Amino acid sequence: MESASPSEPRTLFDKLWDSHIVMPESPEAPAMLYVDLHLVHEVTSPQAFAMLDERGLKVRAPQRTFATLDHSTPTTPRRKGERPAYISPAARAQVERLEDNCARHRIPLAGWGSSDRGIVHVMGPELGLTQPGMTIVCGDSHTSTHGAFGALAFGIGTTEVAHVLATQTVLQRKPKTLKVQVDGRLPYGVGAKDLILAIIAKLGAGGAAGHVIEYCGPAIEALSMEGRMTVCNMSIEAGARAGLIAPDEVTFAWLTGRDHAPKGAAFEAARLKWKRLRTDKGARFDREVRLDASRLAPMVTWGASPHMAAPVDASVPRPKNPDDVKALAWMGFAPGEMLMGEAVHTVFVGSCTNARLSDLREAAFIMAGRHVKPGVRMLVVPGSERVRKAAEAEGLDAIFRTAGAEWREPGCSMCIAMNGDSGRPGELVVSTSNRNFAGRQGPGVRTVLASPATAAAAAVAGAITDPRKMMEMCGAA
Ligand SMILES: CC(C)[C@H](C(=O)O)[C@@H](O)C(=O)O
Ligand code: SF4
Repeated sequence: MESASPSEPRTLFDKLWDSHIVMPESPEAPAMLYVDLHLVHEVTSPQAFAMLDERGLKVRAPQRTFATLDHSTPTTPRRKGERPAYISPAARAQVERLEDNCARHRIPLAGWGSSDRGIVHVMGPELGLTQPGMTIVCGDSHTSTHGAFGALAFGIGTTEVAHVLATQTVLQRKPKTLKVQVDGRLPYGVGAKDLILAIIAKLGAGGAAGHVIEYCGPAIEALSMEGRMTVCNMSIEAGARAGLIAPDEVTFAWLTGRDHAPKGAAFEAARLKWKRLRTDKGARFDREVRLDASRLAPMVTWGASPHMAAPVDASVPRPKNPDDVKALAWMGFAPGEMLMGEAVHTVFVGSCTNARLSDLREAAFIMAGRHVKPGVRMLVVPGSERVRKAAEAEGLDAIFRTAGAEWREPGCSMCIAMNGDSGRPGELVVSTSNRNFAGRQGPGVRTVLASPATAAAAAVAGAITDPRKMMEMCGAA
């Protein structure tokens, strides 16, 4: 497909796409795009490095590659010098392979002991590696997170990881564009996680397949960078290739002073360039969807896919198709019964969707002066070492511990339960992560996705509950 000529109005996506084409798309072959930043973690990289080694190839641009350890790393607190207690020899091997591959290929690694280590999609933005206008790839579906900065960021498979390592380019068919316009303002007690769950519920699980979403409108502009990342993070759960938000003053302020962001005059020059990264007036999207933020409530999921979501004060909906029927049977929920009041066994606050400082503050706001209901387990897992330090500096860890929650070391943890952190069979887990697939958080574990506030409220009540009630009791306006 031909790109619009530079004089025609273009979408933000078009601008990012056009400026990275090494070889245009043809009927025979996808386009070849230059990759500005390649993020790497231990799960999807070992085979890719092995492919390189088999052919005797070098990493093309180690300085544009950055690795971290997150999925298979234990989160149990350790004493200084104590070795990490991996869940399995396979988990240990993944980590050690990445350590070895990074050393051999001179790739920077935020490894054990590094104050930069964190979940790949928390760490990248936090270090200023993620910048507007970039193309960013990672062997991980939630790479869409980085689109919050106006970067074209998407997940790739292991073979593509090898291709990027060897060539610093990626082959892609041009996706279509979908504009999600969010008008109005989010009401008090309703946040970015509720907004994206509502958007996904509207679009459906595959509703954005083959598209790059651009989120626009006053409700999006009013979000913090953390909120924007939460929204873009879950674009993939509607099937989208990527999510985008045009960079603005909120973005530039967030980037100022970050380790890898440009500094001084270079920052000002970059900012002038970044300001042009907006969809032009009159540019056409392939599709458009609108939502009114002011009508939204805190959201929870009732099924086994993120699009199976409803307002927390709603009842379980009637199934519309066989997937819904199956999901309700899995969850043990009956149509018409209230979601509020469902007994909760474990609460997980963490993941690349909701484990940034603002998320932990949101949960701590509810927990302060309250207690986790006896019999309920609550795990709070910061998204990165930096988040952990910042949270501890302002006493959030103490709030969680005093309330009876476990305060852990950073990592993906119970989001995917690859490191040993998991629920027990049959449990209902309220989780701030992004996927409620059957058994993802452990065999037989049922997951309800929610915001940090809703998760914290569930820990206190021992049941699904409306967090707004606990916010009022705090005397918050
Ligand atoms: C392990 C990894 C490949 C996977 C992904 O691609 O997203 C994981 O991060 C997830 O969230 O399911
Ligand atoms: S926190 Fe969860 S969603 Fe994010 S990268 Fe890790 S496993 Fe994937």
